[in-house]
Amino acid sequence: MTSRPPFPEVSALSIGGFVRDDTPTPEVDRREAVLASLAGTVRELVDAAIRTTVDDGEVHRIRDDLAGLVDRLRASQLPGPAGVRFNGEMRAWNWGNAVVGAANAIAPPLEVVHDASGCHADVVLGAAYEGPPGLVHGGVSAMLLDHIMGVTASAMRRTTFTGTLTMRYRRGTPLGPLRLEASIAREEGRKVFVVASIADADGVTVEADGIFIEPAGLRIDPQEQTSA
Ligand SMILES: CCCCCCCCCCCC(=O)SCCNC(=O)CCNC(=O)[C@H](O)C(C)(C)COP(=O)(O)OP(=O)(O)OC[C@H]1O[C@@H](n2cnc3c(N)ncnc32)[C@H](O)[C@@H]1OP(=O)(O)O
Repeated sequence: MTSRPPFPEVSALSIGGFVRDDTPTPEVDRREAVLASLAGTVRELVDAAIRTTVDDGEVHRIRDDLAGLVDRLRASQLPGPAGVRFNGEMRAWNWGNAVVGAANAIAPPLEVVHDASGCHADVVLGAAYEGPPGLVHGGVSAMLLDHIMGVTASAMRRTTFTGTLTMRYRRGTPLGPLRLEASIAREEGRKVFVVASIADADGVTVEADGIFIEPAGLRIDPQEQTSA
């Protein structure tokens, strides 16, 4: 088993936990595609494990096979979580992120699209996201909205963290195809006020509003941005 690290050494520069990593973009894209294909199959595995009706002996044999696969993946591991990295071209990657991480089978994953009014995402949630029977778990709805609202507040030009998030569950959100939308309502200094929703084919099921804050230590001076 080779122990060659997949990436060159990370350079020393790190801002607020965001790690500068000068891996060339084509190499990031290549590795991301490889990990995403693994995560896709693991996601299938999670759904299959929830819904399987095969007999107990077969479940035990599959468990043992999977334990062997876990050992193979453990042969070379990061010392901690995947974190958030970016290179000199501002290609960023957060492969372990709970909502969008390319390598994270727990992430649906959400594919966030920036549009004229903010962001939207179309997603299909299956059995792994169930809370009440046939419905999306309320915490999952909050997690997905939190993420798309944070991306909307960050607007590809700053980093914001969730300060306050308020949810209104108007009716149950059915598992299946859903649309998330988010937009900025207003801004006050480092505070960005964001509104968002989840809808199924019959309309909105969940509404949210939140205050996202650009931490003082991560703030990019607008003067510097315009003079650059
Ligand atoms: C690939 C790349 C992807 C990168 C992009 C990925 C986006 C992903 C988005 C995911 C979102 C998340 O899950 S983020 C993770 C969950 N959130 C967190 O862990 C945040 C934890 N909290 C913090 O770090 C901090 O408390 C902050 C940053 C929220 C605020 O700290 P601060 O910067 O020191 O704020 P401070 O100076 O005290 O206050 C500034 C102003 O904000 C107000 N303020 C302060 N805290 C709050 C608050 N919780 N709720 C409301 N308002 C608040 C103050 O009253 C003040 O208003 P005024 O006096 O000026 O009027």
